[in-house]
Amino acid sequence: MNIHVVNHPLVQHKLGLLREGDISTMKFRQLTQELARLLAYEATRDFELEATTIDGWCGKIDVQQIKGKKVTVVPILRAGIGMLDGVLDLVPSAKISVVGLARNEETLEPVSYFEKFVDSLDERIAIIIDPMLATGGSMVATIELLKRKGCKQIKAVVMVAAPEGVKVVNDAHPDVQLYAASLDSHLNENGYIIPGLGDAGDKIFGTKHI
Ligand SMILES: O=P(O)(O)OC[C@H]1O[C@H](OP(=O)(O)OP(=O)(O)O)[C@H](O)[C@@H]1O
Ligand SMILES: O=c1cc[nH]c(=O)[nH]1
Ligand SMILES: [Mg+2]
Repeated sequence: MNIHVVNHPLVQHKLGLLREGDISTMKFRQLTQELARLLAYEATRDFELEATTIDGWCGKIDVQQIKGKKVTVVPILRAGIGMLDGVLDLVPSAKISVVGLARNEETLEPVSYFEKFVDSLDERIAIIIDPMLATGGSMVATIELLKRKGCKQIKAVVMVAAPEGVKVVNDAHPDVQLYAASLDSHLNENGYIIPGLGDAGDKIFGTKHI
């Protein structure tokens, strides 16, 4: 299975705290941002650098800078918004593209309700963020939207992934690199990740899951 599971002790510790059944909205939100920051650090590790010359305090000096156009971060609404500030802490100049998808609770198919992309996607690396990769439907739909707009370099950062969803994404888009804090056991009959986190969107936004 093509997924990079980040086994850093801080990631695994924070993920354990996030799995507490009676966690508060505040704590879930805070840990989501902290995890997003650490996962983004890993996901950007292979970014290409290029040399440039700047005016330093003692004259001209050679420094390194990230090559190419600015990254676009792509939160999948709603829950992806919970990870956004954490990622922007590391790539503060990133442009933001937004995709609104809600899973139909019966069919588990993603239903699209919003999209707004930045320009020049063919020249940018896209980092899709969403706490949960369950059946993979939402992730595949987002990747397809980005590819249709010309995007060629796509990474996806999730907190928890199910093997079923990873397979769906890998099979459809083997070029997309996946990063997660955990590859969990399986999906239950309602399409929820086990052990997972429950409904991440509801936990981040403080809405009740009915
Ligand atoms: O892999 P999938 O089976 O597509 O499921 C994962 C999707 O489900 C959740 O969002 P949801 O649709 O519940 O919307 P929300 O973010 O508004 O809560 C989650 O944040 C993902 O976007
Ligand atoms: O386990 C899951 C699956 C989909 N969406 C969630 O928020 N959690
Ligand atoms: Mg969603």
